[in-house]
Amino acid sequence: MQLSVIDISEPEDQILQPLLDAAANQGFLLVDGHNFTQKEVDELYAISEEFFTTTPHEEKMKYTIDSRNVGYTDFNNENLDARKGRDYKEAYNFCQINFVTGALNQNFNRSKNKFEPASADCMPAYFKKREIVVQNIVKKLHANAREIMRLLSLAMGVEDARFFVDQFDPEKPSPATFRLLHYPLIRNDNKAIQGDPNIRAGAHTDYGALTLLFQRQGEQGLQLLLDGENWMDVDFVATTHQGFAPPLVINFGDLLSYWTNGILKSTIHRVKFCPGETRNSDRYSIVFFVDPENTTKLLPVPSKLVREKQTREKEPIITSLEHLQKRLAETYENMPDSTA
Ligand SMILES: O=C(O)CCC(=O)C(=O)O
Ligand SMILES: [Fe+2]
Repeated sequence: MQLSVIDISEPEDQILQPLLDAAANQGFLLVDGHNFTQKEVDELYAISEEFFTTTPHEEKMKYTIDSRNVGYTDFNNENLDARKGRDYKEAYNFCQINFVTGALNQNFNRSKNKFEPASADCMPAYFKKREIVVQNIVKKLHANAREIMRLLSLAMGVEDARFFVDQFDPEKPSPATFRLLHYPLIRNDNKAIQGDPNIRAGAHTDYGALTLLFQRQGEQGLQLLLDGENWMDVDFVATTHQGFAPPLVINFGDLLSYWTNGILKSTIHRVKFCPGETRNSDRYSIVFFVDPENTTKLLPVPSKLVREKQTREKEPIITSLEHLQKRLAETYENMPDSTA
């Protein structure tokens, strides 16, 4: 299926309604008119590929994912769909990010809700050497996400024009995570894989507010479950802006759906590909999960549209961070607690 393409460089009055329609009906859309060049996205994919394929396993394991959501996830450690078994993929997360300075993998002082300087050894040496590239990408991703949230607030008629812009403050601690993923090509007879070997990321909804995913031709595999029954392939779509990267795939997570009383849809999706049939090489994907700052109280968004959908009355009011941690705890095994 082809998702709706919203060009955010076009005049607002032309894009707000199509944006809201896609967000409310599909929960997935493509955003063109962003400011990522093809060159910088190519460089990023090259970095990801080189990291996963040349870093010794032992070195990766020194940076195993911790309770800050920073670090390396080994094959079979993540379990997005409990009914299916472990997902055969590896990943590296950058988290605890200041989106103004670009500082990555900082230490997080939970009791003060404050970032403290990252340790010298906060990421594999491979990334340390390429830190500026990653910093520039995450700063831009956050700025694009914030712009999409601003447009969504206009589209939903949010009464306070700064509502989302303020909650997605680029300098305040948030669970926002930049993730590189590697799904190696495997054969059906590989014993390391549990469950259906072609399903590489089990059926799930995302946890946070908004997810931005780079598209690259030939990296198909993302599928959506819109009607609860039939899986639809997300087709690649090229940009209309010469020299720029393809449109970003955007989808909405559980937190934003909860926050908007379900107006914005958090759609079930998965990654499936069949070696020899749909592809003949490893698959790489690059994802940015964005959330409002940690202390944001998830009271319903102030909009008539959202109020009319009011479904929850007595539920406890939880924060952005509490919402994410609840979902992460359900997904990971073997996550050591390494923060103070
Ligand atoms: O790899 C992809 O295309 C999507 C991955 C995904 O859905 C996720 O990590 O939440
Ligand atoms: Fe996802």
